[in-house]
Amino acid sequence: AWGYAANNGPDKWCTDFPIADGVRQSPIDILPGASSYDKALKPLKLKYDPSNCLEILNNGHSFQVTFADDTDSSTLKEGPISGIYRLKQFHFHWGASDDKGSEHTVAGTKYPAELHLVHWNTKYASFGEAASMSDGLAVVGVFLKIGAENANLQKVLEAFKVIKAKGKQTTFADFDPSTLLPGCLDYWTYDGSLTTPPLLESVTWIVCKEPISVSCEQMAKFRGLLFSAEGEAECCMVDNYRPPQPLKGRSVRASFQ
Ligand SMILES: NS(=O)(=O)c1ccc(B(O)O)cc1
Ligand SMILES: [Zn+2]
Repeated sequence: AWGYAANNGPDKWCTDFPIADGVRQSPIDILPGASSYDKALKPLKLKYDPSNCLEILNNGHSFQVTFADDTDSSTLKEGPISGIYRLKQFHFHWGASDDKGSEHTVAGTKYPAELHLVHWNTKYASFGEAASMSDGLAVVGVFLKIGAENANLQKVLEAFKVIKAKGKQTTFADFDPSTLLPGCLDYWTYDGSLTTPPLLESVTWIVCKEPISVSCEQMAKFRGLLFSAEGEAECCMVDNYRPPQPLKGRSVRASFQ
């Protein structure tokens, strides 16, 4: 199965998922100087209901907080998208050290981690159906940079002790993901893909310019999670990021000047 090790990592994914070499793959290196300001881009309209929060799980390649998506109570609207997209889950990618970990990079700069808030277009019947459509998904990416402890991450970090190993999950209630958004919601946007297999080219990427903070002690807790299941040789969950992919002629738009 795919992973992030030398034998099953990003350079090997094309064997089982040939779209890995496709025309709209993610992540990318964002070049602010080459992105074009588009005054038609609207501010992001994010509305999340903490009561939709269901559980937190270690799926063996990240940890993820999943949401009830049977109503329009946690949604993304406006921004670069049309219609209503429902929040399905959020998760992170991070490095073994503070000098790497994000998937998107900004003029070559890597951040220690990146948050992804995954939404699906309600013009389709489900996440699964939407994930196969070119306008099916919208993922909001937020960079994490080393600084002050982020109190809004504490509840997530506290759950790590019960989801340390692959396959572990636990109930997780009343969490408001908007507490993880930066104050300024300026963003870059481009047409891309899932950054892990199946690498489907169905994502409108919305990458926030402003990072949120995370302390180095908090990053150490991310790195205490395991790729491995209970009873297997322990393998720290680190460097679960795909490197930037070729732009292949795509343009990146900015919502700000
Ligand atoms: N890393 S990502 O946000 O592009 C992403 C989101 C969802 C899935 B998935 O549901 O398989 C895979 C990757
Ligand atoms: Zn992701």
